[in-house]
Amino acid sequence: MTTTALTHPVHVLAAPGDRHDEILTPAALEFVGRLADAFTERREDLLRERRRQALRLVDGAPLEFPMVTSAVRADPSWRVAPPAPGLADRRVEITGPPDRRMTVNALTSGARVWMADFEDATAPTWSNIVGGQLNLLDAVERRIDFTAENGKEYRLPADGPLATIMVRPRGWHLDEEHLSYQDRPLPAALVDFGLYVHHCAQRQIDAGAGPYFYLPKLESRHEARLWNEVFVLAQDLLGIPRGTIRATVLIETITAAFEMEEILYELREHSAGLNAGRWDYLFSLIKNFGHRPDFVLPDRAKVTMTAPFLRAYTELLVQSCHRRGAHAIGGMAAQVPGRDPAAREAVLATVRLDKEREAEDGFDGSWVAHPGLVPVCRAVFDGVLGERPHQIERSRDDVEVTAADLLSVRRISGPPTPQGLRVNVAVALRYFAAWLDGRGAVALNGLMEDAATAEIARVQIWQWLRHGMTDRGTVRDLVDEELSALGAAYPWAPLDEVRATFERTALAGELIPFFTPDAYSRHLVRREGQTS
Ligand SMILES: CC(=O)SCCNC(=O)CCNC(=O)[C@H](O)C(C)(C)COP(=O)(O)OP(=O)(O)OC[C@H]1O[C@@H](n2cnc3c(N)ncnc32)[C@H](O)[C@@H]1OP(=O)(O)O
Ligand SMILES: O=CC(=O)O
Ligand SMILES: [Mg+2]
Repeated sequence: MTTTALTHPVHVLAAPGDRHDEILTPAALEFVGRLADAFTERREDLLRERRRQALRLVDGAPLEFPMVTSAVRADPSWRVAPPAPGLADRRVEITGPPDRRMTVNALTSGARVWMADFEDATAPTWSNIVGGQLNLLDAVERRIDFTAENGKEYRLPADGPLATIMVRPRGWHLDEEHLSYQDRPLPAALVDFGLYVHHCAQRQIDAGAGPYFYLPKLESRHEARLWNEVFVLAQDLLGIPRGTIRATVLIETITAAFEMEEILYELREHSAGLNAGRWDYLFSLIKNFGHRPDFVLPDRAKVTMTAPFLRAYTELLVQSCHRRGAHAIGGMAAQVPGRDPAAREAVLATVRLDKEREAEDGFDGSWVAHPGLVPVCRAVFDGVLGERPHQIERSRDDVEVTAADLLSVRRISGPPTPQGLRVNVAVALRYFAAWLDGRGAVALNGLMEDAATAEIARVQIWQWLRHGMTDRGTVRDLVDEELSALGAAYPWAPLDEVRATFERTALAGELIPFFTPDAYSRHLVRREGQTS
């Protein structure tokens, strides 16, 4: 155990790893300790408020656009800050975990932005977290390189444009158990944000763009306000001008969808718009309304972005952003290209349709999960934007979205099929196995699966059980079959831990809010060997 000798001592509860000392410097730990000192209590309060809000919904309270902030929505005079350097043109954004290979591939993919992800696409092992920070530092210094086992060399070109980096720290719900302050684990969000900004902010300012962030899984404007205060303190501590940090908030919870303009307002000098995080949004909807029979969703494959309640959400997002001078960024089509040429064409056609709808609806750019999808997304947005960097000027005054529209799920509901159930069981189990092995994003049957899509799989199973659309015996039989197939294909898979995670998160009577904190503290931290 090492301890900094500074005023906000943070303890590192892990053995030193290769080059970890470059990230876990006394000054960086002191910086993160200051953030923890200032904001841990507020974060706890907000997590308690999340639980209270969830209970209110279970008790049947209606979800409405808040009355108390109607003046913010009605006031036409305020706008967010104009786009920061490197963030005006965001027609294609690639996402992925900041591992070494993907960092180089993403930065050179031709996308305008790379969202370096510590949340949905990263299993938060200590080596992934510190390694990810190292990779970002090396990337910002343009010295990152990597040699693959097959001898392929990865490095950045000496000059020329690269994607602008936006870092997505973990959400407010997660702890980082390898760092403690005053005998408590640090909020993981502050660790990821703090380490990055401490090491890279000035370097990025010198290079002309950054530091920028994506903020995941916010549930209310109050959580956006907390982030804004984190930014203000961080900028003051670093001695950089207010408004240098920018952040795009993912609207990926049902409660945040009712506060889009308020979230832009809270962050306005630091805002870089909103993103439609469609997978977590679906997860959030099922999680919050899973107890209601009128919210039962059919097989995941049947819930597409053309469903009326999802269209209401994306249209409202574009309208809210453009009204306030902010970028609206589209979501992730889950298909990944694969190697078979015919399948590849089908994937490209599906992704093209998805991006066309977004570009025509007014989005200013969108996400892809794979470099092979950059050209199709770019072509679609080129077609709509031409030489313009964005289409923020396109106000969507024609859009009228009510609370009922956002919640009109029953219009696509229908019973799950046996195949849909099997797919969800297989995805959840296979994803848990990969995650416990340190991989937060995987391709399964041609689809990108990450923490958000795995959450959908397990809460759908929970929901279908709850409403008698399947039974425990059937699910347990499928689990046995899928686990034995998993064990045969991947002898390393920790089957007992995978089964336990599934049992606790999909089969328990009470639905736990996220699978990640539970699986992290019960399994992931132990597998890595935390020291004390
Ligand atoms: C719901 C949400 O939150 S979406 C956002 C979070 N999720 C993500 O970001 C997932 C991002 N995507 C990925 O992680 C990957 O595409 C996966 C895991 C799904 C598939 O990856 P792979 O199995 O490596 O795919 P594949 O073999 O086709 O990759 C081909 C090449 O593209 C690279 N590549 C694939 N995806 C990415 C990416 N997102 N960023 C950078 N490079 C990538 C691979 O590293 C590989 O490089 P190489 O040829 O130099 O070896
Ligand atoms: O983070 C994105 C999502 O769709 O979830
Ligand atoms: Mg998400």
